[in-house]
Parts: sequence; C-alpha cells; structure tokens
Amino acid sequence: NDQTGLYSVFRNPWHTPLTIFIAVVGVIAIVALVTVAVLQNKPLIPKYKYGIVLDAGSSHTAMYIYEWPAEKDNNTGRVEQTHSCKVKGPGISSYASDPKKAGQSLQVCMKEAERFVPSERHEETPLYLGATAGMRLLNIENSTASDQVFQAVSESLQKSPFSFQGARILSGQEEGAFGWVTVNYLDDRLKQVCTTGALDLGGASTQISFVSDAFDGSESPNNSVNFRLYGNDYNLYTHSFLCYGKDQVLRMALSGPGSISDPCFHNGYSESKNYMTLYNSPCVSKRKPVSSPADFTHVGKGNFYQCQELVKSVFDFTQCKYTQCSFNGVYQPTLQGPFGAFSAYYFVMNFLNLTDTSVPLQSVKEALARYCSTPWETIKKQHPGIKLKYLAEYCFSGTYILTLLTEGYNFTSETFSKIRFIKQIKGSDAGWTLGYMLNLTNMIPAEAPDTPLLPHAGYVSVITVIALVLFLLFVLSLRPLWPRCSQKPQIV
Ligand SMILES: O=P(O)(O)OP(=O)(O)OP(=O)(O)OC[C@H]1O[C@@H](n2cnc3c(O)ncnc32)[C@H](O)[C@@H]1O
Ligand SMILES: [Ca+2]
Repeated sequence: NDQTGLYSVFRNPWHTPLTIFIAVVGVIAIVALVTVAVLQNKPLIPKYKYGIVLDAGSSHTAMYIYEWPAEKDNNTGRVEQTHSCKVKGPGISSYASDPKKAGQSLQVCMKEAERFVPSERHEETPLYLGATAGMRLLNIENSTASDQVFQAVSESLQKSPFSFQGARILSGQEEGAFGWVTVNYLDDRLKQVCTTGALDLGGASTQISFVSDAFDGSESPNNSVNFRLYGNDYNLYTHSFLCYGKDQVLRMALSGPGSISDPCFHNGYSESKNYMTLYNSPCVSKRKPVSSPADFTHVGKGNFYQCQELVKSVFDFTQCKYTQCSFNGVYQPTLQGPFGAFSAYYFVMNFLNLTDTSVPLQSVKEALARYCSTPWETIKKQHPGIKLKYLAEYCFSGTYILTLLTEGYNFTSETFSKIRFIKQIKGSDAGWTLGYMLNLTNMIPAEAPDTPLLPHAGYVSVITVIALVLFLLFVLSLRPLWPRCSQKPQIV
C-alpha cells in the first residue's frame, strides 16, 4: 500500500510532469520526422517506369528499353537501359518499294519488348521511333515513299500495347545534340560544367557535338543548341554531315576516278559490283557518269597512304566563309574537352584493336597501314567468324575514321588522345536514343531538383536516435527517487 516510490509511479506513471512532457515531446518529434521522411522519400517499394525507343538507322533498326524508379523521374542518372533488340534486316529506308515490310520487320523486337516490360506497365510505357540519315536521304529522293514507310511503321507500332508517341525523322542537329545528352547523362556530367563531346558515325551521316568556350553561336546559329539542364546553361556546338556516314563515303570514294583498283581494299580482293546500287543515293547521283557499264569489278590494292588520298578527295577543304571550318565550308570552333566516339567509330576501331588512344596517333596510322597491306586471303583466315561485308571494309573504314578526325575535325596527336571509343556507358548504349527519350519525357529538369536535407537513411537514423534517447529518458523518469533504504521494494 505504499503510496510513494516505484509503486505509486507504476500505478499511475503520468503522475510526474517530467514524464508527461517527455512523452509528448517524443511523440511529436517522432510523428514529425516520420511524416517528413515519408513525404521526402516516397514508398519503400520502388515502382519502375519504362520507355522504349526505336533507332531507325540507315543500315539497321535497333530497339532500346529504358527503366527507372518511378519516384526518381527527375533525379539525374537513374534511367538505365534494361534491354536492346537488333531488328533483323536492313534499315527501314530500304523498304521504299515495299513499305509494309518495314512495319513487319519491327514485330519480333516489339514482341520481345512485351516480355521485358511488365504487362501492368504496358499502356503507360511511351514508345518512340526516330529515323536518321537513311530516311533523310529517302525523303530527299522520294518523299512519297518516305511517307509510305512511316505510315506502315506507325500502323505496325500502334498494334503494340505500349503508348505509341509517333514515328518521325530526327534532324541532324537533334541527332547530334541528343547523342551529347546521352553521353553526359550517363557519365553524370550534367551537374558539372566540364562535359564530354560526342562523336557519332553512322552509315549515312556523322555528327560532332561539344561545348566550346570559344563558341557563342553568333558566327553560325545553325550549329548552336542551347540547353539549361539541372541549373546549368550549355551552349552546344553540333553539326551533322549528311552523306558522311561510312557507307555513303564508300560509295563516293568508289564513284571517284580510277576507283576500280582500290587502295582501300586488300590485295587479292576482287568483287563484281553493280553501278546501279552504287549510284542509287542522293550522295553520289551527281557523280554518276553519263554512260557507265552495268557492272564493274572492284579490285583491292591495299595501300593505306593511297587510300588516305582517295578518302581526302571526298572532303572540300578549300571553301570557308567563317573564322575557321572543319570541312565543306562548315564552321567549327576549336575542339575542347574529352570526347566519346561511338557507333561505327567503336565497331571499326574495336575490331582493328585501335581503341587505346594513349597510343600515339602516328603509331595508330602505322598499325592501320600494316593491316591494309595484309593480303585479303590472310585477312579472311585471321578472322573466320566476321561477316565478309564488314571484314572487307575495315581498312577503308579505319582510314576514313582517321582522316575524318584529323583532316576533317582537326584533331591533333594531342587532342586525339582525349577521345574514348565507347559502345556503352554503365551498361547503356551511347547514342541519341536515351537523350531523345529523356527530353520527350521531361526527365531532365532545367533546374537542379532540391536535394532532401537528409537522405532517407539519414532520417531513419535520426528518428531511431531520438526515439532511443526519449525512451531512455522516459524510463529514467519512471525510476523513483532513491528508495528509502528502509523500504522493502514492493512487488507489483
Ligand atoms: O546513323 P545512320 O547514318 O542512320 O546509320 P546507322 O545508325 O544505321 O549506323 P550504325 O551506327 O548502326 O552503323 C554504322 C555503320 O557501321 C556498320 N556496322 C554496324 N555494326 C557493325 C559491326 O559490328 N562491325 C562493323 N561494322 C558495323 C553498319 O553496317 C554501318 O555501315
Ligand atoms: Ca545511327
């Protein structure tokens, strides 16, 4: 019956004002922190979102599926490529005479996408198709055929369960700019001032994009793209050279004088080819001789230095109405910063084992000269598993790449070492498609998203510490003042 000490407190612990005060403060603090934590860092079980982009290139179409945690729409660097699918057959522009087949060619990859994207996400998943230089050239040659191909492709994609957002031709400027966005997004450079330039080599066009302090866009507004991303302003220089993808340049080189005995192809290489296929492109139709036989035999001579002279003949280095140009009278500011070179830059230099740019440029040229002088029979024996069409062209393609970079873009042995030949960055392919989707889904905010005061873990640990301290204080407040030593403790 002792009304004092532990008994009295246990019987009615709310007796002591200290206890009540601590309990109230504790509850308020925990509720407040948990509320902020939940508001700040949404549900613990992440829901994922998806996006699909089809890259309808001149030589082939590829499908990319991107995935990101739903609540991280605006955070940098959280969108990742989760799957890719190479469409069988040529690029969609090759189906000009049978447009339906362009749509049918996409079906296999679209079925694959249905398996890779969870079905409950299908209808919310945006689906885009962007076409590049192959369709630009078809549009120049025969805009009706181009429209029919897009019609067939759109009908095919509308049948998919995804949210089809349209099929269109990208401008060269978009292709260059979005390639730059992709490289810098994946490399996490969009929160920094120093960015990476982007070099993209396709079959029908090639792009160069980079930020240059010396470039404010005034001298050549068409080459200027302004971005405000994560609170940073970027004034990007970009140019797309139509007809300077490696397939079209090969046609231009072959259509030149005396191209039949070709220094860009290995000794012993001999293939009969058809002038019709060679000249059926707006890039070479002007070079078509008035009367030419239907077929010709393409014979290899295997000489890198002569090949370099032949490749240089497709560039015009004379005309430039600006303070400085790359080639064909196109303005280009002084090169600046590191560069990522992808697509065919990578396919070719990787095959030739020349992706290590710490090797002096002169040594790269000498290695390529040795490769080009290797007889065709030896080359075939050394690379039994490589597609003959690709294998025959690596000497030409490697020579074109070195000539384009050094003579065209004015890379020196010093700036050449700042190029990285890349296929992917952190598991996502380098190319325009990711940048294109990020832009269309507004996932790159102009302003930096406000970062939470504390990361999620920070909140949890703060709550835990406060809760522990308060609990300790609470327990301590329950302990009676020292019991009178005469008292026997009451068993309650
Ligand atoms: O950008 P556009 O000009 O539209 O062309 P594309 O998008 O189709 O161009 P790609 O980068 O896909 O390929 C460019 C070139 O590289 C060739 N290519 C693709 N894969 C290759 C590989 O693994 N090895 C060698 N060459 C390859 C392809 O045939 C083209 O000639
Ligand atoms: Ca391309």
